Amino acid sequence: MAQWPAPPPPPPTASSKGPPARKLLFMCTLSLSVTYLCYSLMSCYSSLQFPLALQEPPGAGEPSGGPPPSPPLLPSLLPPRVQLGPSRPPPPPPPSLGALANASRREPPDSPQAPGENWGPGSSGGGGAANRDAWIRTPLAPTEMITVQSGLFERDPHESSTTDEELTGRRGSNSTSGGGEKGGPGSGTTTPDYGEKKLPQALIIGVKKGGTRALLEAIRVHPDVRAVGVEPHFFDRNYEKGLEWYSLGTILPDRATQIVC
Ligand SMILES: Nc1ncnc2c1ncn2[C@@H]1O[C@H](COP(=O)(O)OS(=O)(=O)O)[C@@H](OP(=O)(O)O)[C@H]1O
Repeated sequence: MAQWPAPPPPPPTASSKGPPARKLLFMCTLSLSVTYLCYSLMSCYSSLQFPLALQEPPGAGEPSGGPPPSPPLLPSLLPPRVQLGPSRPPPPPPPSLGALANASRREPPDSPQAPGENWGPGSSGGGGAANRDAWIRTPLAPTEMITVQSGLFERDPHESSTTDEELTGRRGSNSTSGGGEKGGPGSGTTTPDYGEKKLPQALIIGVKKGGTRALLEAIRVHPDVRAVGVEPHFFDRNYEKGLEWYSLGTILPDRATQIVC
């Protein structure tokens, strides 16, 4: 009796059993993907939870006897944390306009000052920042006029009383000598403590970079001269504001008649 030969085994399909190399490659790829996913999740978790963990007391929120907290995973690779809330220190104040101006310009020379002379740029009783601010120079017109006033002028109440007393004494001496600034009728408003507000008596006129500042500083050395520290630019920019503004020194009330324009 003839027997049929046994049928050949069916060819292996790719879905049921693949080559060992492909299977190994698939497993490696899958394990790497899972590892990368775990690292990513742990990194995100550490970066989000670590700031909160700093605010909690040690051991708070964890059951006693639990596993110790694990250190942050790869701290050097974590993105920098952004600290939020009021505990963040305030940013440093922006540099003042005077500081910026002085950074781009050379410092003005320290003009010699008479005792009690607090009107010039190097004055204000040791206020270095105020002195530097007084030297702020704005872009000038082709022509520049500097006004220097002699005599007694309006003073800022913030300034020292010692200098005010000296000014008062100086005003008295000027009045005694006949050259006082207070006796001029209609020359300006008089304040009991700070002298008069009046228009300048002298102008320094010169082109830009013509040395007008140096001349002003040289004249300022005289004890009876009061000169402005910041140029108000009255004739070229603020003329429409009128003489009242010019004489009262809208820009610098403490230098009411120290006019540089
Ligand atoms: N005596 C004397 N001799 C020669 N040069 C002098 C003198 N006095 C002031 N200077 C120079 O003048 C320049 C400043 O001029 P100003 O004060 O008019 O400057 S500004 O226009 O008011 O900004 C400034 O020049 P720069 O330094 O090139 O800006 C001063 O160095």
